[in-house]
Amino acid sequence: ASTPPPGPLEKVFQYIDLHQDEFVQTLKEWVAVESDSVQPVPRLRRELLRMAGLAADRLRGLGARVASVDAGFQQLSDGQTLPIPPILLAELGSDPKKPTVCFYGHLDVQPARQEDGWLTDPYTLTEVDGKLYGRGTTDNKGPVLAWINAVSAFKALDEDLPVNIKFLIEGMEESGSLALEELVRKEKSGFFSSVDCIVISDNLWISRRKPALIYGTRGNSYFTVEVKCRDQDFHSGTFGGILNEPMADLVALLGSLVDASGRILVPGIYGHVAPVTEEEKRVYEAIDLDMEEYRNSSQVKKFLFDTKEELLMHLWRYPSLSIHGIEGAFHEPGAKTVIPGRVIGKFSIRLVPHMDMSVVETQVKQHLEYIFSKRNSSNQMTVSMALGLHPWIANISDHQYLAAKRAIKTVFGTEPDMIRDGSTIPIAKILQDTTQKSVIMLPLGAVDDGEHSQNEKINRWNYIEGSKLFAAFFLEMAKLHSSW
Ligand SMILES: NCCCC(=O)N[C@@H](Cc1c[nH]cn1)C(=O)O
Ligand SMILES: [Zn+2]
Ligand SMILES: [Zn+2]
Repeated sequence: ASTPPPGPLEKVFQYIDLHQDEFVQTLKEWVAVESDSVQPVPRLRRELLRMAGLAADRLRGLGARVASVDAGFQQLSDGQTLPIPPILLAELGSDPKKPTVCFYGHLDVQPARQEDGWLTDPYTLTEVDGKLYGRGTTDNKGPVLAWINAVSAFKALDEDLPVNIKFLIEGMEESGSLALEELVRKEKSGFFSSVDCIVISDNLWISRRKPALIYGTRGNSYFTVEVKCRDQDFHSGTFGGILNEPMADLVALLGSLVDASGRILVPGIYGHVAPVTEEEKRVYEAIDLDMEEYRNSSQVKKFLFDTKEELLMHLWRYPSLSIHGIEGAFHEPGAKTVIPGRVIGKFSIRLVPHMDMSVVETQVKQHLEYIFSKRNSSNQMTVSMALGLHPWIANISDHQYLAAKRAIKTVFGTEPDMIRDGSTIPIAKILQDTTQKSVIMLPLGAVDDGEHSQNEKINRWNYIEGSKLFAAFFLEMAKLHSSW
């Protein structure tokens, strides 16, 4: 890392270095809260509410005005209801001469149990060789705290904050950000009206050491295809051979979707995908990706593509189709001789810019109906699009990208990789479209952090240098603002 030029940033960086153990301690306290939003049980909901309270207290401690907005209840399919944790809207400063930067983050985590293969207790932050292991360390408690650390350094040093800061913090991201879209709509001309840009730090670099900026994410259209003969299973000795088996129909349907080279077989699906430009090719060539390291760390014998450019384009700027599972299938160990009476296949298509979700829906339905009709099956088939999430793309000439590049240069002494994320952060597109404010994704975590996986971690280095990065970003935003 390079040294900052003398001035407020130098002091802020020193403060962050000197207080890093306290910052790690706070992360430890936050990780200790089992704020799992995925398992819908009262005990975990109470933990989520406690987590929101801890974060609100911390923000108030910075001097922020915090509104803890009631988000109502989640209705479960069994008739039960559970509270949705409040959404925090916090504000620090309202100087009209300064830009206003809004940080979005989430406090909820994916489920984690030590017996799933964690080497340490997932809810006890454990440091090994500079790696801070624990559920939520990188997704997303660490980055939320890094932003808070940056603000707290300015505050502790009595340095003027170069920007007005807003926080939008939720607790249901891992469960589809319930109630958030509605709040964003409601606050368009309230909380968001003075915001200049929104920063999301909920993804990873593509390298262990080289920082990155993210300018696009794919969307997702998630399908279910049900094949039904009857509601009960059959004995295959009694019925095998005399009926169309739902599972055989479903396997044929799922098998018709994508070929062995990864190409989606739904007619017309690539019709709207933008062709690759020469400029875009250069962007991909410039990315620093060690293919061998990436392959080894992913524990995959061979990827479908041999060059870095092809691999990254198929992850980020082309659609992909994944088959996720089959509900109703006999999947337990053993040799039960059942014929499932009704099965539901689940697959999704990652969407890229210019693909039209309703066109994709029609193409998929028509394709599956055609394949099914050719089988002359007496079963019933029903296809539904369960989820439709739009892709997001940023305008990289927006101010905040320049500010972030300069901040990265100051902290890490390098230009960032300009990358996309093949997965989906639905709130990015919603925030951009609803508030009409620019969104930037400024990740802190390394490629091997293992979000959603066993042994999730954030490196101490990423957490601490990331806190500095946010501080430097504030300053660069302020500098640019004076020339807007
Ligand atoms: N790096 C950020 C990952 C966030 C994430 O995992 N998002 C989900 C959202 C989603 C898409 N379809 C259903 N949920 C993802 O799978 O991309
Ligand atoms: Zn996340
Ligand atoms: Zn996540």
